[in-house]
Amino acid sequence: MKREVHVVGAAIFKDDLVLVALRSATMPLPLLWEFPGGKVEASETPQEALAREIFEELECSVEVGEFVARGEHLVGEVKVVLDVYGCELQAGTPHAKEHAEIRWVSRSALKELEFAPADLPAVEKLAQHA
Ligand SMILES: Nc1nc2c([nH]c(=O)n2[C@H]2C[C@H](O)[C@@H](COP(=O)(O)OP(=O)(O)OP(=O)(O)O)O2)c(=O)[nH]1
Repeated sequence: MKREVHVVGAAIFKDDLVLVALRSATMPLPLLWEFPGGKVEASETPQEALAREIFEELECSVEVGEFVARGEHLVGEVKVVLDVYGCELQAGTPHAKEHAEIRWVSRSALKELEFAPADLPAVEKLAQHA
């Protein structure tokens, strides 16, 4: 059976903008845009994992809010199941520690970026409310 990993991503909102991140050239799925986040560890809720990953990757704190959408994609032999949640910044300013770039974009501009395939349901959902 294929291995499955549960990944969480953050759509961080500021006014009418959403924060998106470009995966670096050395990460799997290089140079594709994504919602920053990472894998849920066995002892964590999705919300705990997301707050931890955002602190590790962007050096800021977020409050995790509503579920946005689920997307799935096979990355090599691993099935990635990605759940995206809306988030609000609580403290600090996001800085790209691991990503090639981070960018605040309007919801309507999301579709102009090339996202990782598992992110597309969340992109569609967010763009509908542009
Ligand atoms: N974080 C994140 N990962 C995504 C997204 N879309 C997508 O297909 N992925 C894939 C890429 C990876 O195969 C997997 C999670 O990767 P990751 O490298 O961000 O997770 P992590 O920080 O927990 O990884 P690790 O360094 O502990 O191995 O999910 C997304 O929007 N955000």
